[in-house]
Amino acid sequence: MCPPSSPTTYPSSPCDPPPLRKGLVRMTTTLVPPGPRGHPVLGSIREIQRDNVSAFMEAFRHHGDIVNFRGPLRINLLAHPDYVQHVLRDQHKRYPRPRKVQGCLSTIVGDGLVAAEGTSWLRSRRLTQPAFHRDILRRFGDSFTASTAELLDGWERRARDGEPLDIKSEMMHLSLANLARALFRTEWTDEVSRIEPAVQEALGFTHRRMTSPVDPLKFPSAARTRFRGALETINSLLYPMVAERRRDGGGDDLVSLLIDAVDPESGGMFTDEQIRDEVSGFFVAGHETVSTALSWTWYLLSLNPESRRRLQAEVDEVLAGRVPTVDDLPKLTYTTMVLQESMRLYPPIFVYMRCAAEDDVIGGYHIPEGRWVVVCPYVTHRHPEFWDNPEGFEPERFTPENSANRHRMAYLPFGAGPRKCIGDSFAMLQMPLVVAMIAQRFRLDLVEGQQVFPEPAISLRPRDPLMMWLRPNEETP
Ligand code: HEM
Repeated sequence: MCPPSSPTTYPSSPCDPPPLRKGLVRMTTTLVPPGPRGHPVLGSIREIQRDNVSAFMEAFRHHGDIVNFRGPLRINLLAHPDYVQHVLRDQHKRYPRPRKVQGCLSTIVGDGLVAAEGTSWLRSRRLTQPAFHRDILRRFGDSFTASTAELLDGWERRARDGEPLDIKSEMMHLSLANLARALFRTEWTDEVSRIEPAVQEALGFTHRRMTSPVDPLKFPSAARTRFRGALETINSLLYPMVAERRRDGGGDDLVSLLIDAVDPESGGMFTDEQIRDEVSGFFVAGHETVSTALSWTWYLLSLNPESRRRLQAEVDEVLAGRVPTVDDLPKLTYTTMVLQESMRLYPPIFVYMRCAAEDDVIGGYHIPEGRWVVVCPYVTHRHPEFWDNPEGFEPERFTPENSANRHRMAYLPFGAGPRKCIGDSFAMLQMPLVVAMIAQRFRLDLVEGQQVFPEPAISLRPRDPLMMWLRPNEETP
């Protein structure tokens, strides 16, 4: 178990259970869900550590909607949307995050929204939620298009020189620039460029902590030293930025909104340390997710020329060559559907971990107290009962008519229930603007002969650099 770095104390139960409420379903069966036999001692741990998404997909194909994995890592995979709804929404209080996951995350983000549980999470969510309202986020549209325009100006020369680009890295820089501008509304280019590798380092180490049976933070190593250095870098950059915002006052950036936020229930406000925790959480949760979704979108469009042509036609018709604004978003419907379909096939956050706080029954099977349950949107997004041609790229699935009768939990790239992503509107405002602007000026073609593999790390990103040719778009005036 990873010890939480924050002074939070946990009750003795395996995953910090809420008090038992009367009338909840009691265990009525001892039936264990089906699942792979695995190694007699290690169970399926090696397969899961090697590539958890493939292990989950394979297990779903063989064993169905609920799967039991044996071994030191006892987990139950839930693939059916009804079961997903049970855990993430209907009975969410009985399924907090596992303490190990919570503890590992809190080493980076302290007691911020991303890691907090219970009353501390609720308070954070109440204080933070108003800043993420779509009407507030609209004000960042111009910043997003400005950073995208800067990026594309740099691409012109690369296109003229016939140089291919690593789109994964370009989308990383762009999503970071957009996030930083919304958070601080200022040009902290140098500071922000130092946060990026520090967050990557911290996330990489955290991923190893979460998947390793022995906590690497407990033993001296070069990786641990780098991790601690990364945390120091994050703190040394964020604290002065927050302090400066507090001193200046009156800003309309997200950090200023958090500084001014008042909890409607208690009248309390965030301290600088709490704002540091929230902001580092936004870097952890809102940077690589966006860049990963954008990277897969360019990859999928390059493989599907007809979809790319439709997207191009929409962009040309709606924008007629001008820079998009947030008012154009309702008309960029196909662009939005392309992004939705890309996140169906490659959901950036591909596992949501929870832990049964008490015995339960799901789908007629016994879920014992302390059992880790996993929702894997990569699997649920391919469930053949809910998706025709699940492996195909078909943005038209997301027209209002085609989505009308779909199970609400069959598609959940932003999660579901009270812990649903707070940044979903932020992402769905930023990404269509970026895609429309790039499509206006360039066509991106995958460099021939490249093998592209998803890598289930902190996000489900392309494993290697994603090299693409830039072709200037003749339609651009
Ligand atoms: C394509 C982009 C994004 C995707 C796919 C995504 C996905 C998710 C998912 C699935 C969760 C819930 C995980 C769980 O239930 O265990 C989540 C939570 C969260 N996300 Fe996002 N996210 C994205 C962008 C963002 C952005 C841009 C921000 C902030 C600027 C953000 C901030 C957060 C925070 C703070 C949480 C924790 C919420 C809570 O526990 O109350 N995300 N995200």
